[in-house]
Amino acid sequence: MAVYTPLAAEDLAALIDAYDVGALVSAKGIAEGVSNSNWLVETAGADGAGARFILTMYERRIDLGELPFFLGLLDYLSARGCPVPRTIHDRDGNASRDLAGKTVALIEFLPGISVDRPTAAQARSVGAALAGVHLAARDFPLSRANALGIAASHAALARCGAASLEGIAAGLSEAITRAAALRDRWPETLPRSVCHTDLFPDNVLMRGERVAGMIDFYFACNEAMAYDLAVTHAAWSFARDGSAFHADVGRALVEGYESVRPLTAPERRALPLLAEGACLRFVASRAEDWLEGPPGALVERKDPMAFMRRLHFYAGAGEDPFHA
Ligand SMILES: Nc1ncnc2c1ncn2[C@@H]1O[C@H](COP(=O)(O)OP(=O)(O)OP(=O)(O)O)[C@@H](O)[C@H]1O
Ligand SMILES: N[C@@H](CCO)C(=O)O
Repeated sequence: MAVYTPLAAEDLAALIDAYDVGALVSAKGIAEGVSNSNWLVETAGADGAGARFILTMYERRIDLGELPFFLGLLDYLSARGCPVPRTIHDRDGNASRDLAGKTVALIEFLPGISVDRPTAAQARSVGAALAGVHLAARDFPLSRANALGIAASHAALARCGAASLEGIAAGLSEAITRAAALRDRWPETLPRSVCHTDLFPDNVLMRGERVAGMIDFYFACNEAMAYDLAVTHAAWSFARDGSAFHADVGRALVEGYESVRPLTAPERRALPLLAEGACLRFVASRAEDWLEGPPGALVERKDPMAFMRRLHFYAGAGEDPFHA
């Protein structure tokens, strides 16, 4: 359960009073997510008609100095028509506040569900929404470097060490040499924007085939847009364990993306390599998390091999997995 810090009802009510959203009606801890504590908060609403919000308490992983980038990005994208929740500012205009010694933000609630088995039609919508974010974010005034690029992934895997990686699963240490080789061939001149870089199905709220919300922008950074598409392709187009590629879903995702922002020829050529790099980013972070051990017994460890299987698929794909 991702509520790491218990909150007294009185403290929560006092917090909500600092915003123009009406009085607190209820608050429930949200089980999903592992990085932060999240509550679904219901208030009377500024107009008395009722309103819902997500209250996020930043617990770990996030450098608080980067919050203006993350929260500002939500507001920037939402103001430009992207399905992204906006940050609710308090009466003094602050996007975040302190509560129980931690930093919290109140975020617009967007109704929708995260799908487990995406359809091609849903993937097409996600591709289009991702391209919309890339176009809308191009002039976002703040910037943030990608802390999990190919060089960082290689360094993280090397830190884990071949023996420990083999201890997780046979064949996993191959990721170190793969990452070194990719790092040396990595394209550096592809068109960039602010990218989500973690747009897995659990970070998209769907209403039927429509994208109602894109959430969890805490890995967002300035990156090659085609890399973000490659991450999303790897996240959406396979069985969860990476054992099967769903060609219709993968191609629909790219088709949806290109319906809003056509790829350049260099981007198209780079996609297989970018997808291999995307897989290694998740192999690396999952392997590190695995070896560090979960902070609590209830947090499920994610299998790095699920992304090694995807990596092998991209490296050996005979047919173009991105285009029909
Ligand atoms: N703006 C929102 N509108 C509706 N539901 C939301 C919103 N933001 C978060 N949620 C819900 O809260 C859950 C947890 O949020 P999130 O995935 O951001 O948690 P986290 O711990 O910050 O991230 P991580 O997935 O990296 O562990 C989501 O799965 C979703 O159900
Ligand atoms: N979405 C990532 C977790 C965030 O790094 C994964 O599935 O490994």
